[in-house]
Amino acid sequence: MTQPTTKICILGGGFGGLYTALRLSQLPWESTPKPEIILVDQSDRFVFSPLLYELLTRELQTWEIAPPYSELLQGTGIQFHQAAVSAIDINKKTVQLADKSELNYDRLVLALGGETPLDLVPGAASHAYPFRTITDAYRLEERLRVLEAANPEKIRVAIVGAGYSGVELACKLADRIGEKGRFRLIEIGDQILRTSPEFNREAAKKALDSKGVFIDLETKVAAIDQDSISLEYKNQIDTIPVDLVIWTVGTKVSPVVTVLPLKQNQRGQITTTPTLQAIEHPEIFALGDLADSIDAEGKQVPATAQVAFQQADYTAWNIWASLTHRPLLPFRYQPLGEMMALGIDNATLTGLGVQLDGSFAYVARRLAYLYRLPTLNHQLKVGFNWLVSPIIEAISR
Ligand SMILES: Cc1cc2nc3c(=O)[nH]c(=O)nc-3n(C[C@H](O)[C@H](O)[C@H](O)COP(=O)(O)OP(=O)(O)OC[C@H]3O[C@@H](n4cnc5c(N)ncnc54)[C@H](O)[C@@H]3O)c2cc1C
Ligand SMILES: NC(=O)c1ccc[n+]([C@@H]2O[C@H](COP(=O)([O-])OP(=O)(O)OC[C@H]3O[C@@H](n4cnc5c(N)ncnc54)[C@H](OP(=O)(O)O)[C@@H]3O)[C@@H](O)[C@H]2O)c1
Ligand SMILES: C/C(=C\Cc1cc(O)c2ccccc2c1O)CCC[C@H](C)CCC[C@H](C)CCCC(C)C
Repeated sequence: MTQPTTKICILGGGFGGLYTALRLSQLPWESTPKPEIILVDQSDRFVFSPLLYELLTRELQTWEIAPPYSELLQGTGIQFHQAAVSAIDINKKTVQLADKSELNYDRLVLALGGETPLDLVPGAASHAYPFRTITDAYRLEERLRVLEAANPEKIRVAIVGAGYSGVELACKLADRIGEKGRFRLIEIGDQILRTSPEFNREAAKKALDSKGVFIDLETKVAAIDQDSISLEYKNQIDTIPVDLVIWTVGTKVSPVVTVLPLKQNQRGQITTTPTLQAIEHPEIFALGDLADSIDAEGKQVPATAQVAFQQADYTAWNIWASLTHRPLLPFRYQPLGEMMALGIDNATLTGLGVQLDGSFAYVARRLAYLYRLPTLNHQLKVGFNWLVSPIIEAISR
């Protein structure tokens, strides 16, 4: 009698899920029948979020930073199912999708990432713009076009959160809008980029200052309205007029994950073993923003693309090992450093003993991300375009 094919179901096609699927498809399956690999995502395209800002400045195009799964998975044998995950039954080992279909699995990978919480202050859900997905970027682009077309004396932009996203957005938008913009970066803490290396923080401060971005430290957003934002500073509330509020604060786990009967932390992230398995459910792997993971040394790892990207290799390997009766490997995180865009010709980079800013960092960041794009085919297409398009633009000018 023939054995039924083993099914690996990967939920979420971001840094954790897509890169796990691609690595899994490349592993040697000679001694065991190749399993069915099914990747599920609500969107038709992967988003390389570190380069999402470049859509707003038109430095990059959608096809470059958000290639469709159909293109990325061609020839890999991975099946793609576009649908939102609506429920998971870990006892029956089934996944319900919003299109009413159901998948069963032998191994499950939870990689649904996080969502931007817009329920932290009154008015944010109705009036603030999040910045995480392609849809968010398009909505923001549309709002910017309306504001630019209205041609007011000044376009007043408030960006909530002076973490990485807030600072990068402020720099890119200041370069896009230029003299016409008035920017406020609102931060609850007493400094910007609290977790950054000193070099990157100082480079960011210099860039923000040169672009005239006003920074409100120790300031809490009390409420957001259609055309104003109320800020609390030293127990005093000040309401100021604004044309656009962008919300970059926080990451929450989707309810489809928080309702699961799996060990979770207070924020609803799934607690994993160092081998990236859910506690008491070795058939379930969790990685990326929805996982509360420790590495081989027992150290907590941050919720970043860099981590999810590295976890994907281990998840793929450990699934393969669990199906081929080999020992599983604990996740060994290698923090390589961090990079930040600081405008359309500026960036900062600290990593592997190197500190760079200005246009060198800009080029290094671009090259480092080119190398991290999924699939060699996509890297080649994008790399070729980056070489050729400046030449075409110069000729057509
Ligand atoms: C603007 C921005 C810039 C960033 N820049 C950097 C950076 O430079 N460096 C860095 O290290 N980190 C960066 N990050 C953080 C990084 O994006 C995340 O840590 C990383 O994407 C997490 O990977 P993940 O696989 O957990 O989730 P994601 O990459 O977010 O993937 C989750 C996937 O799940 C899908 N999904 C979600 N819910 C459902 C559902 N119910 N059904 C079906 N599919 C679903 C989504 O469509 C998505 O494709 C940035 C984040 C943002 C927002
Ligand atoms: N270039 C990069 O490497 C890059 C780019 C983007 C994102 N990321 C990663 O993605 C994750 C999310 O980063 P993020 O920058 O999008 O978001 P974030 O880390 O949540 O940063 C938000 C910032 O807002 C502050 N804040 C919190 N509550 C606030 C409030 N009510 N009002 C005003 N400010 C408030 C936070 O201060 P506290 O820190 O004091 O809470 C923090 O400085 C992080 O893990 C980050 O490393 C990395
Ligand atoms: C800091 C570096 C990598 C960490 C890293 C950061 C991210 O934001 C990621 C996001 C998504 C996936 C992965 C990552 C991630 O791994 C890069 C370090 C680079 C080195 C310092 C060396 C840079 C060398 C340049 C490519 C050379 C360019 C020279 C140019 C002519 C100036």
